[in-house]
Amino acid sequence: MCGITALLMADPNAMAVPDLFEALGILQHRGQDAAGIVTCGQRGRLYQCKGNGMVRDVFDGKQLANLVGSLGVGHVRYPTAGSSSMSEAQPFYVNSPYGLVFAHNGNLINAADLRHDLDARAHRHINTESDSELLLNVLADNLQQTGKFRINEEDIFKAIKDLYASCKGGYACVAMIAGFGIIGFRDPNGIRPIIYGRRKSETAEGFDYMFASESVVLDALGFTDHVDVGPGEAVIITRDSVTRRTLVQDVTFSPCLFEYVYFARQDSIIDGISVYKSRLAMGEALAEQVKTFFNGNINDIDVIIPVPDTARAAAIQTSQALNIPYREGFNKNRYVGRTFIMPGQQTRRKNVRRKLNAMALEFHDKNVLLVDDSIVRGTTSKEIIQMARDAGAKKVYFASCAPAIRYPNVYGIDMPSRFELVAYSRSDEEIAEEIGADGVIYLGLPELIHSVQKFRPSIEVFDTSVFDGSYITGGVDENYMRHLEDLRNDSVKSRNDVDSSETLGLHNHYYDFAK
Ligand SMILES: O=P(O)(O)OC[C@H]1O[C@H](OP(=O)(O)OP(=O)(O)O)[C@H](O)[C@@H]1O
Ligand SMILES: NC(=O)CC[C@H](N)C(=O)O
Ligand SMILES: [Mg+2]
Repeated sequence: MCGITALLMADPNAMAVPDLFEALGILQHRGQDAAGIVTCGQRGRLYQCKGNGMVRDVFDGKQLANLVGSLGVGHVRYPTAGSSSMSEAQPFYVNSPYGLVFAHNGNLINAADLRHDLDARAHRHINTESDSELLLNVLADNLQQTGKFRINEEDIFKAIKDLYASCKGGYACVAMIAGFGIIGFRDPNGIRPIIYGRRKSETAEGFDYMFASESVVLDALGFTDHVDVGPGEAVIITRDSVTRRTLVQDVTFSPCLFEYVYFARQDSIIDGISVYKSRLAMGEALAEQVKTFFNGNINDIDVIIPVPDTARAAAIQTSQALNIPYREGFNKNRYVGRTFIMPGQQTRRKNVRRKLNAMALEFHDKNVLLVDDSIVRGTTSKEIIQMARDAGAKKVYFASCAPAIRYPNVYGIDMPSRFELVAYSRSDEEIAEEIGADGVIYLGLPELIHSVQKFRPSIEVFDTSVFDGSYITGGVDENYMRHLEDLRNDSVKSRNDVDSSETLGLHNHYYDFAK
């Protein structure tokens, strides 16, 4: 689940990079593996800095100062295709046509076909295993078809419409055309989020415009008048105009439910729904599920303890609804990032221990109900249940604000293999046994959907594929799942990640100063 952003400032002499850098820091929770910024300066010259690591590690003051220009694109990466290699850090660039820069959140399900077509028909060279590089080249090829010396908005809309017809999967994208402007677009089902806003320029007439994965970025940087890019919609922003167009009709809007459960920051509003409010609602609904589990006899629970960080809002609400005390039993080391989006099971497991520490004071001799937003591989739950027991808990129940996850994600969350999911082919009782809990309680899917949808009933469908195996784009059958499992299971990924050789691309400021 990567983070994307793009900025165009009204003043051609302004520097876009401070805000882009800030934006990436705010989007860090969406990707910790790599970060990058490309800016566009005078005469359409592009400047790049990207590399592996957290935002604070990839850029320093000198590198930022070199990224000149009043428009640019930024990305934080959590890989779901290819490897974690530096060569797949984004944004990507192709020089032809027009000088295109591109950043993508999501994942394609027909990458193999696109790769073949780009090679055999379009004769475009693809240099990595990244699906984002494919998307960029499809866009480039479509723009090339115009055969024009200079393009206009109509040409770009046509190119993106054609891209919609050929690219299947989840994708929210930002692009920049050198010397022209910035573009944001969202897949026809609107699975991945993207929003934009404007801010009065401090140094020129008119407005600065910014796209971002989440509204919290726009809030923090003073952009107002937020507009979610719609499903199948493209928005083109130049110094002269903002042009929007919905390019695909009659498809089902189906935003990802897991954004609300885990991915997005709680202070974001996605597609008009406050993530925070939806998490409170999940916690309240979970309380009902807990009552059912205990047949109304909840006296067995002494205390409710959240699994930091994401589950906190929900757990507070569960505690209030059940009238059982809420306590912070796990202390979190704020310098360790999100463990779920770290690569490799060993790393994830080790980091749960590094990150969370159980305080005996809250566990000793108590029956505890731990509340988390989700149980995916069971890495977190297994470790912390053991920690709770080591800290003296008598009984440990584990409740999840999301239903059991039994199917892979193919739209931009790195859970490609069913066999890595703790709930795969296990009953609730077997899951409890596997993670070492005295009982496991899941929120039901209808209740989860309701907790989000009630804030915007006009959204009729959500992408719930990880819970029910229903894939809105089609094209995800048993064969595809097997193919994905072979391609991206944990052991294959750890072999691929050994290679982190340099990318062939723009002059990269990362190397100038990092070596
Ligand atoms: O079952 P698992 O495979 O462990 O995945 C689920 C856990 O991972 C996430 O936490 P993470 O530590 O990544 O982030 P957070 O601090 O935002 O909760 C999520 O909030 C769950 O706690
Ligand atoms: N999580 C994402 O959005 C990943 C984007 C893209 N598929 C990549 O692997 O770089
Ligand atoms: Mg968590």
